[in-house]
Amino acid sequence: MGCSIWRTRFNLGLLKAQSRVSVFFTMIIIFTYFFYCLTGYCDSLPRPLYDQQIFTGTSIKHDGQDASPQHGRQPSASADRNRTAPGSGTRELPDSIRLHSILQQIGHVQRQISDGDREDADSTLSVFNSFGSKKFPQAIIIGVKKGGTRALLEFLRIHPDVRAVGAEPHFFDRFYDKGLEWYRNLMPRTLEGQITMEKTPSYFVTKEAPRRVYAMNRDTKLIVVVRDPVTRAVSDYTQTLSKNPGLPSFHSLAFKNASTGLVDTAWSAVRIGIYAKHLENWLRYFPLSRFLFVSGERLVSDPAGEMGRVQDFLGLKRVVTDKHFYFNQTKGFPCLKKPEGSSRPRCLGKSKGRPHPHISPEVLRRLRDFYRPFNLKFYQMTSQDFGWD
Ligand SMILES: Nc1ncnc2c1ncn2[C@@H]1O[C@H](COP(=O)(O)OS(=O)(=O)O)[C@@H](OP(=O)(O)O)[C@H]1O
Repeated sequence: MGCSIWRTRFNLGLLKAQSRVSVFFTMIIIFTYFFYCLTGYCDSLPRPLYDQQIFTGTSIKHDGQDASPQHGRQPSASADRNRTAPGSGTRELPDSIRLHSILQQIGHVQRQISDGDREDADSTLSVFNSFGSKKFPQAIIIGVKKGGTRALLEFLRIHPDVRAVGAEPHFFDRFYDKGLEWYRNLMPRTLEGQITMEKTPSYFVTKEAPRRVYAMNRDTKLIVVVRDPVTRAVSDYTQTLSKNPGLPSFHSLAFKNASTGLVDTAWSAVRIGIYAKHLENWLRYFPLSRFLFVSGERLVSDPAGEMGRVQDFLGLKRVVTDKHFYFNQTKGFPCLKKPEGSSRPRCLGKSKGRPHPHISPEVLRRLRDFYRPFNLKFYQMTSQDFGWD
């Protein structure tokens, strides 16, 4: 009897000692792990896109509003490593900064999700999503500036089989020297059967863009959203004016000489609207069947109809239909009932669909006369009448 009491006490004592030892060892393992993390040996998280951009000296903003790299700066060898192997170059960052940055990213994403800011959150979240792979875009919205390209991309993003990069990459015009892997790394991950897309409206008027896109993939589908070149020019001018209120008047920029009424084609707001000329450049590399021309006007008056054509062209099931849109009277534009990643209705931002300054009817008439032959040529080339005349 006495013996068994002593044996029980001895066993209990042994158990307590064992649990203390295991707690002690667990603590040692945890501290060792943290110590190794802080000294940089447990790099398993991929580097956020945000950091990659900082460390390659690139900042990308939406709608091409000055997506400027450090001009003239050659990409460094370490930047090259970042490009080709996401997550493999993380050791170049001091760990405290990386940890801080990851925590910032998580906080940022949480804020974006709670604000319903899907566009930014989407590109950041893709960093944490390790499913699928990053592919070159199979379809690109190449133009035109102020045509309605943002609206089209946002409407397409509702489709479950479309994954698009929110910011304008400007790869084929500004950042081509960064290399194709840099470009591919900007893309969101896609699963089998999903299409990768991007939009950069300046590609349409960039001389080198057709050759470069062709070199990436000759089967790339090209979407051009076109809008009456006169209203497009006014829209373009409105955007520049909003950034630079001291800008000269529209008519002084549009004409070389006010009395002769000679249109100044050197002004980009005018030049972009000569669609036939820019299209000729693209047709040297791509057959017409590779293009879809979307009417910027119909994208506003009948978004579902235009989206039907776009989905057919992309070989997608017609998922985006009229039940996704409602007309917002205050904004004066169609808006989305349920944008992807949000349960709230959403219109495009303030810089889309803003009021234009008054331009005299005489100035508009002269511009309309100027564009007429180019428009007719464009209708012939595309076999589509956009009804601008
Ligand atoms: N649904 C909807 N909501 C708001 N705006 C819409 C929409 N659909 C087309 N648009 C027209 O898009 C014009 C801006 O074109 P982009 O997005 O191509 O501009 S940009 O080149 O990316 O800056 C923008 O031009 P402005 O009206 O001059 O602001 C709009 O007319």
